[in-house]
Amino acid sequence: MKHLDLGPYTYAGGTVQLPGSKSISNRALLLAALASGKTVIANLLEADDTRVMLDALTQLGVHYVRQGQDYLIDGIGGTFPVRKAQLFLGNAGTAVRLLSAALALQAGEGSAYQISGVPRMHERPIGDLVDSLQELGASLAYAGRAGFPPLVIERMQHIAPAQQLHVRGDVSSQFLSALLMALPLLPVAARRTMIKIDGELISKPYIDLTMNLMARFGVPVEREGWHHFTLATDSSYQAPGHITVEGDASSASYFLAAGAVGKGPLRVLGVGRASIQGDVGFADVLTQMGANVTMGPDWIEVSGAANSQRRLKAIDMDCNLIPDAAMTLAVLALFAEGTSTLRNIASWRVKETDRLAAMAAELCKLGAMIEVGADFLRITPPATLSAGAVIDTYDDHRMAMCFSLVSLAGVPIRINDPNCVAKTFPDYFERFAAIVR
Ligand SMILES: O=C(O)C1=C[C@@H](OP(=O)(O)O)[C@@H](O)[C@H](O)C1
Ligand SMILES: C=C(OP(=O)(O)O)C(=O)O
Repeated sequence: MKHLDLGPYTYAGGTVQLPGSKSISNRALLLAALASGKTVIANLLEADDTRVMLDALTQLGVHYVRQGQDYLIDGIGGTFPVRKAQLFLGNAGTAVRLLSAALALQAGEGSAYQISGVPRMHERPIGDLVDSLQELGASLAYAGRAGFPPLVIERMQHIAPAQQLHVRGDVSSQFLSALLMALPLLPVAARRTMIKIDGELISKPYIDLTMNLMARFGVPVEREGWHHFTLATDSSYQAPGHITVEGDASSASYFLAAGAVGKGPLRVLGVGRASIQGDVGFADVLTQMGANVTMGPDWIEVSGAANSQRRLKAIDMDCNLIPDAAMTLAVLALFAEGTSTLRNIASWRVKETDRLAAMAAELCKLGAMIEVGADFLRITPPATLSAGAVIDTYDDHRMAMCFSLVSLAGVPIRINDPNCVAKTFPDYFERFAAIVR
């Protein structure tokens, strides 16, 4: 499909069962593959990002079977059976970062793995992770530009003498997640258990997510503030038996936002107060903006602000803890009274596209006044949104999903290349169509 025309709509409401969390799905898949024993994973996300992870694990010799809606993964207990593989990982940051570290810290000889992705993946940094792994003695080489995929990785033959292990945390938290998840693969005698973070750690809730999943697979990690992390000395991954993946909290943000601007009530099922994902924090921001939000352990319900025009309040906030859901806030700012500022989002520059530039360009098409800086975005909505804007999506699923919300301002909008939502939410637009009118 070349483009999709949406709206004009004035109402959104109903109930949405969320697809599984991308971040939990890819962590659970990798840990289940590395563990001793079998793991049943329920509600695994079925989308491009998880498909590339599953395909890569299959290429590496991991077996799984479908049991109805569940996946039964047969863990390999530490070392992948296949020694040579070319792994294409699309634009899945989690798959590229987590698998690179897991492959680099396997012991043995005669192996060669290549990791590559779509052209944009080859512009997304990985140098800080490679530096840390190389300091440990791992063998990784850049097949293209230094600091970026594609990578050529061999298994480790010598572990470098003990020294403080450290990693930078200010470009992507996925580097620390990858290192933490791979370290238990080192032989116990040479195990490094302490990691120090250089610089400010961004996207912190994703580290809590990593620690939560590792603990469930038998490897607890402790942290002192956000600068020192310590792994249990001699633990190894053990299959927990059964894991149910929560609904995706970032995917929830589009529907919750729709409830806030489209009257509601709109209820999402699959995430709530008990969620381990940072992006549930988006619901609190909706409250600050004047929407009515209620929450149960695994559901969230939103309806519009009580004032007659359902106008939201503008916000000025540090969005570092919710980098993905913050994109939804950028579009919601069009529905607010006054100027909103989203701060501390420099990581947007190195994601599926340069999201600061893309967001600024597309919001301008709607008549908004935009100021964009190295790490912030300031949005002043126009009195009336331009009707019939044609939105480019830059092969970024979140650009497509966020801008669908504009149709709820009572103006029609065209979304170019809507199929990019396949990265994390293949049937997003069918689900969106079912809640709006
Ligand atoms: O670890 C994860 O699952 C993720 C971490 C975040 O990335 P950064 O740490 O690069 O901000 C987030 O944006 C991404 O969608 C998923
Ligand atoms: C940044 C994202 O993805 P990833 O880094 O996992 O490719 C995202 O889903 O918004």
